[in-house]
Amino acid sequence: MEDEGERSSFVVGLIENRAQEVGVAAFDLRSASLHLSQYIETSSSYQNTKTLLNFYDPIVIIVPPYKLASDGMVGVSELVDKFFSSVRKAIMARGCFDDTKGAVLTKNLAAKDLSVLGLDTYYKQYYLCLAAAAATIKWIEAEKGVIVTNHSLSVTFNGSLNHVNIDATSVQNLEIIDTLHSNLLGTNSKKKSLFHMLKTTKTIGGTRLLRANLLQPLKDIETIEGRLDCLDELMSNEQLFFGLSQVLRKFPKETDRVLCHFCFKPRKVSNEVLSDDHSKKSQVLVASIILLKTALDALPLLSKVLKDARSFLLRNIYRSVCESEKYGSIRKRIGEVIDEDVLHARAPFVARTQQCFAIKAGIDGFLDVARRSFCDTSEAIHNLANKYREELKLPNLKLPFNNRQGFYIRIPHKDVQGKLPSKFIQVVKHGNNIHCSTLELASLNVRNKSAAGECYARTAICLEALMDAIREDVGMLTLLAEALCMLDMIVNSFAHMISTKPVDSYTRPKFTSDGPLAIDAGRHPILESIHNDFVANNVFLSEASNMVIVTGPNMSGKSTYLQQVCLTVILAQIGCYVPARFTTLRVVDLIFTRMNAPDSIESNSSTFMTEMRETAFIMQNISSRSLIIMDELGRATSSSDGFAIAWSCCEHLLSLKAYTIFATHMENLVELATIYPNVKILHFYVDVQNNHLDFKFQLKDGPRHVPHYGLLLAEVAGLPSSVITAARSITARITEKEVKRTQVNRAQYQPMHIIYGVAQRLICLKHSSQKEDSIRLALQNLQESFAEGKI
Ligand SMILES: Nc1ncnc2c1ncn2[C@@H]1O[C@H](COP(=O)(O)OP(=O)(O)OP(=O)(O)O)[C@@H](O)[C@H]1O
Repeated sequence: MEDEGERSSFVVGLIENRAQEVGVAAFDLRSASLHLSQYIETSSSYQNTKTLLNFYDPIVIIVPPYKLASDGMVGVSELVDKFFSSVRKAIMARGCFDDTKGAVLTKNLAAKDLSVLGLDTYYKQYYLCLAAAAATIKWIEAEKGVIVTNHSLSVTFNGSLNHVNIDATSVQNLEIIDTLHSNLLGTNSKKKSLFHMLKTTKTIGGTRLLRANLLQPLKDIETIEGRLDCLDELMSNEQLFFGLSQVLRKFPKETDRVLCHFCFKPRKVSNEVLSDDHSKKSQVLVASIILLKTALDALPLLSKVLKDARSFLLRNIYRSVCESEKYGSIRKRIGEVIDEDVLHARAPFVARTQQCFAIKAGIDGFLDVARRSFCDTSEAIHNLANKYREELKLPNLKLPFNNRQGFYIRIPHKDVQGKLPSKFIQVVKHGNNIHCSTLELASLNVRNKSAAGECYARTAICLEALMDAIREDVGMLTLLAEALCMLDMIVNSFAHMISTKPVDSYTRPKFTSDGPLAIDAGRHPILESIHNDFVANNVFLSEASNMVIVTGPNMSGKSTYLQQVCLTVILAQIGCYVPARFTTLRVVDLIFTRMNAPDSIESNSSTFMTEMRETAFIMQNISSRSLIIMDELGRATSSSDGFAIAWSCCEHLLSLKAYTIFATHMENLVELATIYPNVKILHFYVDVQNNHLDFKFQLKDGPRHVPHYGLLLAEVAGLPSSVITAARSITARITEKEVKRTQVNRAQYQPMHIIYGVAQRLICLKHSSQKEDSIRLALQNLQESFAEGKI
């Protein structure tokens, strides 16, 4: 279960135009960041928008009142009603979606210069997401009664496509965030999702950054290499790694949350006695200042650890955060108002006391009076507890505190044996204890709470000037929060995970701009820890061989292999080491999967239609740098139609530069390799002896026919022998006809394969860095091989 802090805090504004272009503005209330995206929705089912909404998991979705989509299309508003009915939908007038206002607002509110995003140059082009931003910010300011502080927001723009797109179905298929079986009742699988495997982050912001990275890995090689260099340094410098792990613990878990209290300035600030609601707000504010003070106090330690770091990422954090004098001056200002001994505390009453005594004594007379009253009532409550212990002979009576009830009494059940004195009220049984109160205690609780409320209110007034001064440097707080989240992810998640694995079992991937996707001895990052004897396998895809067809009986390891390749690419592109001996890859920009996820009743669609819809979505959105994973396409309809669809889909994919791995039970599909030289056939080796299948999980070259493995497995599953015998005779007759029907004239395609082979060798030579003489020799060899028909 997700803990409180991990719950989404996104408010998302959506708008589209008649050309089905969609603008999205996602405002994270917690980290005060604004994420803008604009794209053309290629599928009528709004797959991209669905994926984005799943990614943000918003608490509120803001849409205009009527749809503008062309007839027959599901407008974004309808999409929200249909698929996100549990999310609060806020309808705002069209006038609120004002792109000019949006452009000015984002420019003013952004902590960094927006020119790097290209947003100000192209703002006419990206008018939809800016319009959505205007509506979203307006809604937040009105709903929360705040004004967003200038230069406080971290703004990102996804229209520049800096991230890999993984559609919502693929996120599910690849078990990135949740396992496929996590929702099935009665399943007791040890398998974790990739997110859960890596979720050893210590801060809430770090966990959220990790989740965002897994859902949208990076495409920018420089940033990825930056993270990998940092990991290299951590893995080779134990002192730095442990030093950083230790120092990160000193920062409060919720450091990123502090930000939002400086980014949002309350609209109404009054010197009058504050209402209960205001008192709650000021309580949060005081807590934020204490959190910030604790974080700033930990900065010198971070500075000490990072001083000699060499990698660009760590040096950059050292230079921009640790060496900045701004944090020192913020800390000094805090020190002028806040008591030095005040610390961030988790225990509710300790936190309440720390907050009441946060401001230095003597600054505000009213505050000092309110504090005295708070101390008096707190003392009276403890004296009352002592009185009960002695008078009623209840030595084990305890006085716990929670924010809702205040103080209450806890007595072990065995101490009272059912004879609880009548003065105890609100009696509730809790395990072996009894929780209760008394009229005296309740009255003291009210007085204590009211004294604390007065303390908060006076404290908030004292803090106003300090808050405003800090707001001037709010961009620095954004920077600090970002740096801490990044360090948390890289140190506590990536480096920690790698350090728990056997030495050298995870290696640094290499990136090329146009090279192959090659994985040597790759393993499944999650299954390898469940199976001690997990078998490693290779992957090789290049422009010359951009499709791999994997065959093999059921249970031979096909689906695992497909998932393993994608998870390895994702790990590499978030800047983490990968479970393989060696990996080189060209950056992937889209990952698509078509796998057989457990049928969902909610989807209200047949297995075949789901399969076709998913395939159509892939075909419409594919790019030349996509990675496509297809598992058993065409199995859910008649065998002839299924085969025809699978064959033609493969032909379509072969005409593109994208890399595809296709797993199938249709043995005739291997004939594609006869016609297309860029298809490679592989199979999972299975030893068949005495009608028994021995799975080796080893991937081997070429096709391999395992006769009637379906029947063998059906027999193992317990189908009656008479049924199996009948099935055997039927399958023998069908196979004979099938072979004749799909046989391809191999001789016809032989010359094309030879020419293709020559062309590929020439391309390899062009890219090679060999000397002139060796190239000449290689050309001579090529000529000879060609003359002998060996290529
Ligand atoms: N490389 C491997 N090493 C060890 N065990 C493996 C390996 N690959 C798969 N397995 C085990 O084999 C089981 C079956 O694998 P998988 O589901 O990938 O087979 P499949 O060929 O896709 O089957 P089907 O065609 O019936 O869907 C997995 O649950 C896993 O436990």
